[in-house]
Amino acid sequence: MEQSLATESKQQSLQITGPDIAGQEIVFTEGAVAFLHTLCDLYADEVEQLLEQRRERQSRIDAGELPDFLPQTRAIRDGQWTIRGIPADLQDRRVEITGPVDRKMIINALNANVKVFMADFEDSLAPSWEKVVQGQLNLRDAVRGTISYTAPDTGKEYRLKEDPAVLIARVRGLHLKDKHVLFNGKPIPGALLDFALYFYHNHHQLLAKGSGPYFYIPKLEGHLEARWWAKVFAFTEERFCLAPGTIKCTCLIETLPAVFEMDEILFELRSNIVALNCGRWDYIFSYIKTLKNHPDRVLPDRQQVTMDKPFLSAYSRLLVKTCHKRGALAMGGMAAFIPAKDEEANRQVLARVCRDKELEARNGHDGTWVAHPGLADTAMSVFNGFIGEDHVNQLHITRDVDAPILASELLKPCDGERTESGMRLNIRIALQYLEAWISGNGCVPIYGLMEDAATAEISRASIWQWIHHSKSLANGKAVTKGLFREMLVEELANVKEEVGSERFSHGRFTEAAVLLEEITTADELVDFLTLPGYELLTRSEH
Ligand SMILES: CC(=O)SCCNC(=O)CCNC(=O)[C@H](O)C(C)(C)COP(=O)(O)OP(=O)(O)OC[C@H]1O[C@@H](n2cnc3c(N)ncnc32)[C@H](O)[C@@H]1OP(=O)(O)O
Ligand SMILES: O=CC(=O)O
Ligand SMILES: [Mg+2]
Repeated sequence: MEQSLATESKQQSLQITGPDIAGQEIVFTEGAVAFLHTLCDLYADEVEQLLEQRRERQSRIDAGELPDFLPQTRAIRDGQWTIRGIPADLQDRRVEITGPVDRKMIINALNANVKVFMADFEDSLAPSWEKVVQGQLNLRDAVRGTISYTAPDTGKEYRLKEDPAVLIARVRGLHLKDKHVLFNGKPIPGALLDFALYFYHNHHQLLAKGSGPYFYIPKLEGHLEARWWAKVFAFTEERFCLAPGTIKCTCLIETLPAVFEMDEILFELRSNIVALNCGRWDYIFSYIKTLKNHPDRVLPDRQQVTMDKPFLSAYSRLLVKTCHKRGALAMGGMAAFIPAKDEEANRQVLARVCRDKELEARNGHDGTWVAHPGLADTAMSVFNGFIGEDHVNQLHITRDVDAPILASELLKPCDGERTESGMRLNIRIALQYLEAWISGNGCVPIYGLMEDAATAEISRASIWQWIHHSKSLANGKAVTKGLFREMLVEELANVKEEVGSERFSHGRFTEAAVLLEEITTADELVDFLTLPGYELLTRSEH
């Protein structure tokens, strides 16, 4: 239905065109719509320019240039300055749980043994209109402490505990538009929609209880994008008569270009930023995407690209050093493991999580992410051990005596094999993930791992790159479009076997296979799987 909450009033150019969702009038109040309208009016066009700058940089890298630290911002890197500060409830972030903005998930996450819950409109959410609107309603109730849920199958009741985790909302990346809200006839940036609604409805209550409007910003590619966010924040603070620096953000450093601009990103956002985070899965995907035309930097099987590989170790250590020099926290990332049902298998999962978290804590990270409450205690005990009794974070680990980390280390090719089993696994993961995503589920367990948009990107982009550079597998087979198509047919049959004919016939596996075939054999690497995926996700909405 074409909804005119905005158009009936003075906001002629903002139209809400999504299907009716129960409770959406609570989210799209006149005030919220007016604020969103103003943000779009002031800032939406600039997003197009920023995306164009990404394309221009990518063309230069495709032509042979390599990413590097920027000569024109050397003074910022060399200068002595720090961020404005970190509020009390964000000082201790040793374990953060993440999850999509589903109602039960939010309650479980806020009740988990963690310091922070990152409520996700991004990698783990397939942004159907229903999920986006319902997600805002859920967070609104969570902030007010009134959120509850009754499981329809078991009747189990869910409510918030006394002292829940601190809430941070992750908005969508700048590349994602939301077609359900049009500004001057064009879909608006999903990032502005998520930011405007969460801020508008919750800042007052959050501040009243000693917290604040806190955001995670994903997939930045450089400091000019950070500058754009700084303008959005400054405008918002002024409009709502809040002191500068009231809004706090954590930026994910999860693209290869951004790792060369960490000081600059902190500097642009110095009033509002409190931390950077190693979004390792998108970072690996971005390494593939950014260097897609460089035959000497093709990655091996996904399972071999672990945080101890030199290029990833350099990324983590440089992030810690950069953040701590500026007084910002340095968050680690996600080990994609999830608990196993079998006791022995679960012991191994916890041991692997423990090793991964030890590596991060040893590098000096101030905290880390877990995907599941069953991993929280393990991560907590690792970070407790490193942080100790006298501190709440590791800001005192300066890494001052480290040798400088050079561009060549951040770009270092990664050793390892490309195998047939690795390629087939990539296909099965991508198929199942795409099927889930276009059906409205952005985060799923597959073969004992959490898969979301970032991890699935690695699977599908790897195959594209292997084809693009005519790489051979360890068994000597050349990776061609023909080989991929043969494997796709076989692996689709294997997936059918695994999930059962009933689930297969009721699912959207054939559409997922068609999409995977298209994006893997295209001459140009599709920027994000969620872009063509969004068309399929939203096709059946009306
Ligand atoms: C690359 C990145 O961007 S990482 C960040 C984005 N990714 C994420 O946030 C991943 C979040 N994790 C998840 O979505 C889930 O853990 C999944 C999909 C991987 C697995 O979920 P499930 O199959 O439901 O797990 P499982 O059945 O073991 O869940 C057991 C309980 O834990 C809860 N649970 C699982 N994960 C979470 C979570 N992240 N937050 C809160 N509760 C959770 C479930 O709701 C369930 O609750 P219940 O016992 O009350 O019913
Ligand atoms: O968002 C996190 C990532 O690893 O990607
Ligand atoms: Mg990510």
